[in-house]
Amino acid sequence: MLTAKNITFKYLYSEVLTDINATFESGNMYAIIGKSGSGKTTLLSLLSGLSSLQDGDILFEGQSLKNMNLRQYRKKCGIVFQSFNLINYLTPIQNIVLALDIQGYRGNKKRKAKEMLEKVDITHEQMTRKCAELSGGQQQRIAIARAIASDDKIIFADEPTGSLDTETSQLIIDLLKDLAHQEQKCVICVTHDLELEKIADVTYRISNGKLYE
Ligand SMILES: Nc1ncnc2c1ncn2[C@@H]1O[C@H](COP(=O)(O)OP(=O)(O)OP(=O)(O)O)[C@@H](O)[C@H]1O
Repeated sequence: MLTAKNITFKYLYSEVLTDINATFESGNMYAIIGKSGSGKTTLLSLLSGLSSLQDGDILFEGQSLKNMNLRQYRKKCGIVFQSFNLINYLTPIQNIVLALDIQGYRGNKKRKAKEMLEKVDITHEQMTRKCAELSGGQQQRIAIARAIASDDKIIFADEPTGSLDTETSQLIIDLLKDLAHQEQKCVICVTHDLELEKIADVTYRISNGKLYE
């Protein structure tokens, strides 16, 4: 589904990724691991079309992202950001309805939002509070619910279990695994979580700018 070809990426003073090659298939869950600052988020930003490529290419279903409308591409991607990127003064339901609206979802958006929030164990009372009044872990689960609400082919998640306790982490890991194995999505997670790494079908490690499977 997604192929990274010879990707090299530099910030102003340093090269973070060097000649990276990787493939990502539907129906699989991927873990990208590596030390803090090794370039995991940078790679995820490139793969999800949030950062522009410098050297190398990324192919989505065989087509180069360089020749694609990145807005259209991003509509096919569900993204869970490290910092959640929720709109704090809106409720969880409103956040998801807004995302579905932008995606052009045609069904009952509110019902879909509630269904997704139930999947990540957000209570009905929490669904109607402002996101700013919810805990970090609850916000993380809402961000995951928002990413999986749209029928995206690829789910990118940056530390999806980063703010969660062991039990809730397991719930999210199982959810992401089911998206890959039962719904045939391509799930790509940046993680430090050993449990997630264990369950992933493929693990890529970034070290000194290089990617190893
Ligand atoms: N906008 C930027 N400008 C310059 N350097 C940056 C920028 N963003 C990230 N970097 C640097 O690039 C390197 C890789 O950052 P990146 O966020 O990809 O790492 P990471 O592996 O995701 O780290 P962490 O596990 O701590 O989140 C780091 O050394 C970081 O300081």
